[in-house]
Amino acid sequence: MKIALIGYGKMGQAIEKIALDRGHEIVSIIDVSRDDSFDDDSFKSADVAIEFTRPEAAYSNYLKCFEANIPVVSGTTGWLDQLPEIEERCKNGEQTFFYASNFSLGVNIFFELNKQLARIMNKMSEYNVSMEEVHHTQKLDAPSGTAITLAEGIIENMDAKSNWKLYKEENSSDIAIKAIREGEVPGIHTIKYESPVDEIIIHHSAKSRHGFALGAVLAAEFAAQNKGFLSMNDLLNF
Ligand SMILES: NC(=O)c1ccc[n+]([C@@H]2O[C@H](COP(=O)([O-])OP(=O)(O)OC[C@H]3O[C@@H](n4cnc5c(N)ncnc54)[C@H](O)[C@@H]3O)[C@@H](O)[C@H]2O)c1
Ligand SMILES: O=C(O)C1=N[C@H](C(=O)O)CCC1
Repeated sequence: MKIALIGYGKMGQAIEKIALDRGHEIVSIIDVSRDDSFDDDSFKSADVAIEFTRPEAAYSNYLKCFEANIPVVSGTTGWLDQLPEIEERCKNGEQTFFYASNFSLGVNIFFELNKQLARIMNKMSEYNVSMEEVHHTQKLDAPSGTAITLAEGIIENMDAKSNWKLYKEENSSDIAIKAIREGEVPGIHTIKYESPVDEIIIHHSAKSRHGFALGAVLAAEFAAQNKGFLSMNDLLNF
């Protein structure tokens, strides 16, 4: 499969290694520091584009892929206000777009566990839920896209919760998300239910970026074969 990489930072480089190991060809690498462009025939020859850049760059990159009718795998977080417009462009299989806030298999298992735990905790009014995420200091967005997906999973399943907010003070009805930036941490997410007598904690910690990158390549293989607005649920059949 011919892959265009958009964004050649920490994730773009990790994805390149895995894609080559799986027998794919990288036909174009578009990054501010490189010469390849969306106008090149090499970009236009791609079967799929994988985009990991930064929040303010993502949406216009997706439109450029759509102009060339190239399916997109989107990993960038922090731009989701524009997701409905992208979804609209995918109606009737017109364009193909695969987004995940987190491509790792382990995190997607954790998403399901989080929803199941929220269903159980829905009737347990003595427990307060909160969340903490820890990432490396270069991360631009807070809370992480993964933390927002986790909060949405709780909100879908707990009647008492309808919003999340970045943690500032205790005693709010919103799900408080504490975002910590330190060192080179690839990504840690912790959900805590606390009552006056005990705590229930679920926790996912990435050991490296390998899981995110492998998931993105698997998503690219899927997006090259399937049309429309795709997600990890389509790929994993959860
Ligand atoms: N969905 C996931 O599983 C997942 C996993 C890890 C990171 N991410 C997200 O992916 C994004 C990138 O993460 P990273 O760690 O690789 O960041 P990074 O800073 O290491 O790399 C980003 C790269 O994008 C390039 N870039 C900036 N503007 C660009 C533009 N307009 N066009 C092309 N390239 C451009 C930068 O030069 C840089 O090389 C972030 O939003 C992060 O939150 C998502
Ligand atoms: O390193 C990052 O940046 C990450 N971003 C995603 C998020 O915002 O959830 C996934 C984890 C790593």
